[in-house]
Order: sequence, then C-alpha cells, then structure tokens
Amino acid sequence: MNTPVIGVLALQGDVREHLIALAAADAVARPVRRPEELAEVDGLVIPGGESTTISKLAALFGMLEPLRERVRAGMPVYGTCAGLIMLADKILDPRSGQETIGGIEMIVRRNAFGRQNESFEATVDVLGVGPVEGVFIRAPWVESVGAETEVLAEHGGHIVAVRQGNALATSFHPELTGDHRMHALFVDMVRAAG
Ligand SMILES: NC(=O)CC[C@H](N)C(=O)O
Repeated sequence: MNTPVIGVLALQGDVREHLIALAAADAVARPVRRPEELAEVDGLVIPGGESTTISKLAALFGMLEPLRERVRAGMPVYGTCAGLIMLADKILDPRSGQETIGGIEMIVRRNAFGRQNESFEATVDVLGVGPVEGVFIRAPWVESVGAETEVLAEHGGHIVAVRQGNALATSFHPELTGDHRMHALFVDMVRAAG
C-alpha cells in the first residue's frame, strides 16, 4: 500500500487533533460520518469525546452496523478514550441504551479514575513504543481482557492500552501532545493490513 487513507469518526469528539496527528504520521486523513465514507478508508480512528453521545449519533447516522461489520472484517481501528469504550465488547457501567461497536475482548469501566483525578497527565510505557506522555480526561480503564487481547500498557495498576489483532485502544489521548508515535504505530498497522 502506498499512503494509507485513514478516517476519523467525526460524529463527536476531538476529530481535528487526530486528523493533524495522522497527517504528521504520513497518512492521508479525512473525517468519516457516513457509511459511504467509511467504505473508502483503509483504517479508522475513533476519537475521545463522550461515548454515550458517540453511541447515540452512530445509531442515528446508520453507522453502528457498518462499523461493526468493517471491524469484524478486520479493518484496522484505533480508539482513544471514549473510542476505547466504543471498541469494548462490554461496558461495566453503561448508560441505558448505550451500545458499542465491539471488537476487543475486554470489559471497560467508564470515568474510572474518579473525581479527584478527573484529568491528569502521566508517562505511560507502551509496549513496542516506549514511554509516551498520556493525557487522561475522565478516562476509562480496562477491568479485564480476554485471552486474545494483548495488554500494551498499565497505569497505577490498571490497563490503559490494549491491542487485539487490528484493533488498538488507549485510555489516554495521544493526539493532544504533539508526539505522533501512537499514530505512527497505527499507520504501520494499517499499512501491514493492506
Ligand atoms: N475524554 C473522553 O473521551 C472521556 C470519555 C467519557 N468519560 C466517556 O465515558 O465516554
């Protein structure tokens, strides 16, 4: 594959920052809102924001099933924060009616780091990448993972980065730091899948 085309799910959340980070990591990046747009990308980033809102809008825009299908078919996907929640097979504390795309065998806890610690930065050692500065904003953590899920990083004894096949997810926001190594890792995954 030459330059991979990577979409950023643009229903809600910090879309622009991901578009910039992907472009810096040598991908062609574009927003994706509709099934026709999803069909044209080689990989997809699901940004942070509010997972309940993203879930609602994905259903409203007729995107939930197309997203599930493409993830099931092996399209590389990277979820950050609320995006990680969207990739979980199970949410421990969902709002009523809250749906996910799924794809990673894991159970996640929303807003897990608690009120005292709603937003913070921490250095996180990511397997295969090294130490990165993680920005956590009302972040989830991963309570437990299945046999096929690889844990890439922990913070304070909690899982904050995982990978299963072509699906990557982090509790933190790498798009806010100007360090594009997590996006570069994902662009490599998209290239390898093509
Ligand atoms: N920064 C974020 O993406 C926050 C996630 C949010 N707390 C949620 O449950 O969706």
